Amino acid sequence: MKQTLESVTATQQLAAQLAPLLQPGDVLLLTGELGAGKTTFTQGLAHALGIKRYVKSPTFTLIREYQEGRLPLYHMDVYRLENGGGDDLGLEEYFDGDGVSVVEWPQFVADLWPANYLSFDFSRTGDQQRQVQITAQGQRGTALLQALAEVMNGK
Ligand SMILES: Nc1ncnc2c1ncn2[C@@H]1O[C@H](COP(=O)(O)OP(=O)(O)OP(=O)(O)O)[C@@H](O)[C@H]1O
Repeated sequence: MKQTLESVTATQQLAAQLAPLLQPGDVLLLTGELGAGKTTFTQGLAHALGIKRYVKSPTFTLIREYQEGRLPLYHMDVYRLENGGGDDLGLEEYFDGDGVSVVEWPQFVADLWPANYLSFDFSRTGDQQRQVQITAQGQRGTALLQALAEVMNGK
């Protein structure tokens, strides 16, 4: 599914539409070049989950946990693992945990991807405009995408 995001607000609104559909153990993989909107999307998601703390990309810490919302949010940015090293992070425990995992630069830990996920691939199509291609993997991923599509289409 492809969606045009005309502004920062539109990107955050997409995340806000997804947030109520999320369950413990859901995994979101966010790809796209630097500045494509991955962190902006995650900030929208955190806000919609009821997280008030400021969410910034955990490039140096790799993982940040936010426990104060409707569900725990595990925000991972594995950009620094371009040359490997992801095996020791315990990502599987987060993916199977009680919260929602959001992974930026997941291509650097491709061998650790779970069986079910939603993938958001952002690209810059203008100063304020982004495009996102959303795909699903696994039974839960597919169901989640279906539910998101229904909300986006106003059903
Ligand atoms: N439609 C849009 N959606 C998202 N961000 C937008 C949009 N239009 C403009 N922007 C701007 O683009 C930038 C996106 O930065 P952001 O940190 O979210 O990207 P990123 O993909 O996480 O990059 P990085 O990999 O460097 O962390 C922000 O400065 C934001 O204000």
